[in-house]
Amino acid sequence: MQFFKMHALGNNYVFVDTARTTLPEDDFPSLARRVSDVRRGIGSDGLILVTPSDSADVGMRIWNADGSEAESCGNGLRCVARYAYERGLVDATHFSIETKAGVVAAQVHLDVEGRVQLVTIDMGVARFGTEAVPYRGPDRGEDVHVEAGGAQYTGTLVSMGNPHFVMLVDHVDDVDVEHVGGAIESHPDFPERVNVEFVSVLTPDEIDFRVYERGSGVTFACGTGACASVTALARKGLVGNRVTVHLLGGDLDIEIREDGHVWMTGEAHWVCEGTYYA
Ligand SMILES: N[C@H](CCC[C@H](N)C(=O)O)C(=O)O
Repeated sequence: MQFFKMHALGNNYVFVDTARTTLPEDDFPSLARRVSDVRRGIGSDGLILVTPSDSADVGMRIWNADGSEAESCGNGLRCVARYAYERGLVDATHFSIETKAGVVAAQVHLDVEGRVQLVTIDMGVARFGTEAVPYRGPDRGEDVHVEAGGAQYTGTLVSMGNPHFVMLVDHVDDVDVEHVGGAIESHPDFPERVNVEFVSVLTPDEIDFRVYERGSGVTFACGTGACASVTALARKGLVGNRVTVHLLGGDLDIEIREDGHVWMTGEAHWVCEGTYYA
């Protein structure tokens, strides 16, 4: 199987263009686990298939490293947008990508050589609370409490198509993201599990961000998580509508437009291309 690897702020995936190679199996959760394995496979935060689409210019599906399929992936979308433009799947700088969470608009920004420098994705509208994120705890509304590891945590439930639990902390480097994030990600109150974000407000247009991703663990960046975090904080009046998010792997520019749509701008990088011997 022919694959290519890309990363966006260190959030890295194995990509397969299903129109340009044969897949060793159609059990995609199994394939995602195998290619993500850093010792027996290629090593990544998950698997992304680039597919034909009836409703957009390009289709994208994403599986986490544990084989669970996610509804969307912001960093993956920027990588797919760069791939689609530079490898001729689209012939314009503005195009659409279909995800399980719906169709999104993509725009690539070129350098003088015509290579993609930055990618902007309209990630759609955030939805909040126990109506938007699968939750079976006792709370109602947007902020819920979770007991994990003997401590209680309060966070905001946000959906960007996929579920997020966003917690405000004083300093992200003081958080045990691995253990606290891991305990909340698989907490029984979240029947479909949840992506867990820890954020601290530096200024009204700048936040620090760490993430424990559903199905992949601690990653360097999470685009949907950055969007979820900015919208949760903006709703509380803690940040404005245009925020720089400092993730472990680098910065994302998040903007909440008048119509509520969340626009994400950031890099996407090629790593390698190759043949996977299943
Ligand atoms: N890294 C991705 C998020 C993957 C989401 C996945 N972990 C899930 O929702 O299960 C991003 O940049 O948005």
